[in-house]
Amino acid sequence: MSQSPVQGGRDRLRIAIQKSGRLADPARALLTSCGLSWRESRDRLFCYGESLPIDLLLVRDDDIPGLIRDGVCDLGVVGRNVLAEQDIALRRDQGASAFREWRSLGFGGCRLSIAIPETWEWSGAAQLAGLRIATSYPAILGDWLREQGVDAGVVELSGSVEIAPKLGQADAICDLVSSGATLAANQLKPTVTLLESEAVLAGPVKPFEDSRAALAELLLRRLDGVLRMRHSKLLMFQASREAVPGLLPLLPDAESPTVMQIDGGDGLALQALCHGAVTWQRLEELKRAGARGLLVLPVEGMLA
Ligand SMILES: Nc1ncnc2c1ncn2[C@@H]1O[C@H](COP(=O)(O)OP(=O)(O)OP(=O)(O)O)[C@@H](O)[C@H]1O
Ligand SMILES: O=P(O)(O)OC[C@H]1O[C@H](OP(=O)(O)OP(=O)(O)O)[C@H](O)[C@@H]1O
Ligand SMILES: [Mg+2]
Repeated sequence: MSQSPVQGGRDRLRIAIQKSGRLADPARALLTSCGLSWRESRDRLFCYGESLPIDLLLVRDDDIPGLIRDGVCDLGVVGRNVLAEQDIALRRDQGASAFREWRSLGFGGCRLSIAIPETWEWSGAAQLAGLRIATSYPAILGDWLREQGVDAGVVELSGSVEIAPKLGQADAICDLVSSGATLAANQLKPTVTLLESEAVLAGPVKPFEDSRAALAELLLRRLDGVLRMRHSKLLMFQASREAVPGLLPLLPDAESPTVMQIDGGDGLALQALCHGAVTWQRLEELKRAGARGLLVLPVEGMLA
């Protein structure tokens, strides 16, 4: 009997990503830049890997840690906030972790913070004693309150947490903050941060022992190349031999620049892979120091 693509097998790798929401597009774009492509199923919940045997499952982000724990998916792209919350809860219930962070991915940045009404003065964690705090992250908040030795009530809500103080459900909240606009719109202000979060690649605690190991290693190698090169630029320009000593100090973040003799000319061609921001100001400084014909090129990846 032939196996349905959705059932998969141990010779394919299955990655869970968010179906829609903040992490959906950047997760898919990142995997695409690792050379993955898919044939989408009609219901768009399962994407069959074409360029490599690496499939996608499109799900709610909260389901991703459980899918890894149950072995339904091998890897997942999820916020550290969701992974940490479910890990604490699982360790409490079962005494052991079933998933861990394999890589941080550099998007979906936000922080999990305590917020209080704008009119209050913040004097520290002890101020929360005896209050009710609304959150979708009861495990992280509970652990933090215990560490602080603060006895406060935790009101668990699955969303729209910022409105809870206005509705009289809670006195303070513990929720995700990025720009702070949602807090401000609800007359709240952030205080202490419990967790700095971003999207992560999550996987099982132990490495794979079957043919998925080689696939996962290939994916991680490509991912590391893409992540490392994400903000890097290849800078190319020409200069006279005398100008080079003045130019090199302007490239402190460059990996050993290549300096080449121009065929038939007396100038030099330089090529430098810069890991820091290549701003207009920096290009102008290089030009003043004698760089000519400056070219800035994006770098899509690098295999060390
Ligand atoms: N304001 C924000 N700025 C940046 N990243 C955020 C922000 N809010 C949330 N995130 C990150 O994006 C993740 C997904 O957020 P989103 O709002 O799409 O989740 P959701 O509503 O729970 O989606 P789903 O329907 O999949 O359950 C969060 O878990 C967090 O890691
Ligand atoms: O500090 P800010 O930039 O305002 O971002 C914070 C808000 O972003 C998230 O919600 P989102 O907008 O994703 O809506 P949701 O509550 O429906 O998930 C989070 O739950 C906060 O409410
Ligand atoms: Mg969710």
